[in-house]
Amino acid sequence: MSMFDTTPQLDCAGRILKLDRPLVMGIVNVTPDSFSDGGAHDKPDAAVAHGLKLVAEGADLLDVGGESTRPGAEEVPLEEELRRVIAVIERLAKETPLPISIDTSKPEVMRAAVEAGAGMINDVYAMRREGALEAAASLGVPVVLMHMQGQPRSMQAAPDYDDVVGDVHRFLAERVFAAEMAGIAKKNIIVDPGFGFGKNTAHNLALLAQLERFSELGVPVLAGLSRKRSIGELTGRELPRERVAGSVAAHLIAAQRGASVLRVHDVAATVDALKIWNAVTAVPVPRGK
Ligand SMILES: Nc1nc2ncc(COP(=O)(O)OP(=O)(O)O)nc2c(=O)[nH]1
Repeated sequence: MSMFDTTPQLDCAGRILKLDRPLVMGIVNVTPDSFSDGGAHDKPDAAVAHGLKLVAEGADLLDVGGESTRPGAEEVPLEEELRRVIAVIERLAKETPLPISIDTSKPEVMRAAVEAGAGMINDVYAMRREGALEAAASLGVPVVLMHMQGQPRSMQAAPDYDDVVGDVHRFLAERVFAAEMAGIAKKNIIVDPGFGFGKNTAHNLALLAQLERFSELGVPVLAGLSRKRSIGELTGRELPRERVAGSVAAHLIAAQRGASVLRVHDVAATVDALKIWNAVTAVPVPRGK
């Protein structure tokens, strides 16, 4: 980064992410039961191969997870989660220069993953588990703080808000404050409204429509709508793998409304869509036109 380059960036354990355009986070679920690709890459060789495929498709970073957080999911025991993800992170960290995020809420997994080569922590519980804030602060890597109402097991039973955007905004503001008080630098914090985590389609649409509100928190925003149930409801696509076009559309809207990171299964399609978006946004438009 030159002396005068003021572009914000994330230092992911030495692997730098420049926030000069929306970034594509490729999902590597090392799980037997993820909602859209469970079992497809749950063995280390398959997970590493999938991660490298997403790199080849143009991902800016990878998100490796060993515990499904789909509606109804049960918690995965610590030892099992470690068994699933650590070897995959070790191998991916050696085979790609891209930053690798660990999608976990357990502090022990955070520590082991960063030790193994991860350079970002993505926590769907926004560091609310015992020891998570302390672990993240000591590891010194960027963290994603995501909103969830309830627990994966029951969060979709009857999600309810007085004002979903205001409620999520307040929660994330509180978690950013808690993270800073724990010693996590604000430049290392990313927030995420948590599409589908205790939200119905109306809630998700309100959050997407007002996504710019979350940029008021002064940190990058991550959006993860990929192949989710709301995309299926709005498009009539029953099968998650058939929700690519809807997911790409939703993520383009998220980018348009300030998202800095898009968490996606379908990297190639998203990268292509963003190439169009980047090309158009680079065209100078005369003022007042
Ligand atoms: N920050 C963030 N992390 C997330 N992790 C998992 C999922 C769920 O999607 P997926 O990983 O595909 O499914 P599963 O949890 O079943 O593995 N969504 C998000 C999200 O929206 N934001």
